[in-house]
Amino acid sequence: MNAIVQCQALTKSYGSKQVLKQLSFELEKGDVAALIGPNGAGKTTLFSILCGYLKPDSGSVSLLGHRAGSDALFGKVSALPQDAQFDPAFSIGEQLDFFGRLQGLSNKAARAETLRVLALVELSEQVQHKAGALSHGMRKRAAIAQAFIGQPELVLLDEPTAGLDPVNALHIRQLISRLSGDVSFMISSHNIFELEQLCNKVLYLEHGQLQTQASGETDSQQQYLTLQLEQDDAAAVTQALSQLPGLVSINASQKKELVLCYSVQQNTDFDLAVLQCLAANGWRYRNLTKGQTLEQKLFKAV
Ligand SMILES: Nc1ncnc2c1ncn2[C@@H]1O[C@H](COP(=O)(O)OP(=O)(O)OP(=O)(O)O)[C@@H](O)[C@H]1O
Repeated sequence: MNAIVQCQALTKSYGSKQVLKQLSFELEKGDVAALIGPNGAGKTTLFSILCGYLKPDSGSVSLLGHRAGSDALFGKVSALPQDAQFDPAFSIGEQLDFFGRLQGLSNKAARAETLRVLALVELSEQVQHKAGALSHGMRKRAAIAQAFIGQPELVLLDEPTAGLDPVNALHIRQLISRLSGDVSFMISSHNIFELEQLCNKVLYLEHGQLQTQASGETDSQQQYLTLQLEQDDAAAVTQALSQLPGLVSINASQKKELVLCYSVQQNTDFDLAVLQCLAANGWRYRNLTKGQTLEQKLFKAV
């Protein structure tokens, strides 16, 4: 086991309000983990604890084998806070140089590092610009660049693409995906589509508790099919498909969409049997795909 983050029975309250309740989870080296949950669920609080900005009331948290906030993590763990800001008085380049020097780099090495990370987020030409001269999206990308200074082993990104247009959001996703072999990530976002594409692990936080720790891996004996129907005949289709050998469960995830779970052991040709059943009854379908979406996993309880 190569744990990069270990949280054990973490609790945190603000006054009488308990925000994190006995949170336990682990992330392994190479994980790209999604932290997801409704507004006020406690995501930023958890990020702040992992970064060492806040102390938990009880429980333990270790990153790369060290206590959160410990000096040993300096340069190894970096974070993009939700409300990252730049000083309007200095250029982006000067501020990134400063972060490089804080990590012990010489002036020259810090400048080289600034240019490297700005190139990663396609902001090389803005090195001399002050924050006020950058668009919101550019400022966000510059803040993401800051999180990549040095050689962090774990990067915590709170809402990395919030406020970015689709093209810039795509660039950031591609960047994370490109770096994810060497760097582990924990990403908080409300964009489920984005997380589904990027992440191999999901931490779903609700009312300060971890509801599920879903991962890309599923029970290898059980598979999912998502069936989108042409017409609203889900009730009749459900009844007919319920008779198929190997079916474990069938749920309507939307009006014309069914998610079927089946046992591969019991019926290796289950998808074929579904198609035959639809054809025999004259039911038309728009799409039949293997697997289920993250949204279905988290919110439709199939
Ligand atoms: N400094 C604070 N003092 C008092 N209460 C706080 C403080 N920070 C956060 N809270 C409360 O703790 C709860 C969790 O807040 P947190 O910001 O961690 O949630 P979140 O999941 O990040 O929300 P969002 O998705 O809206 O960013 C909320 O009810 C919030 O009002």
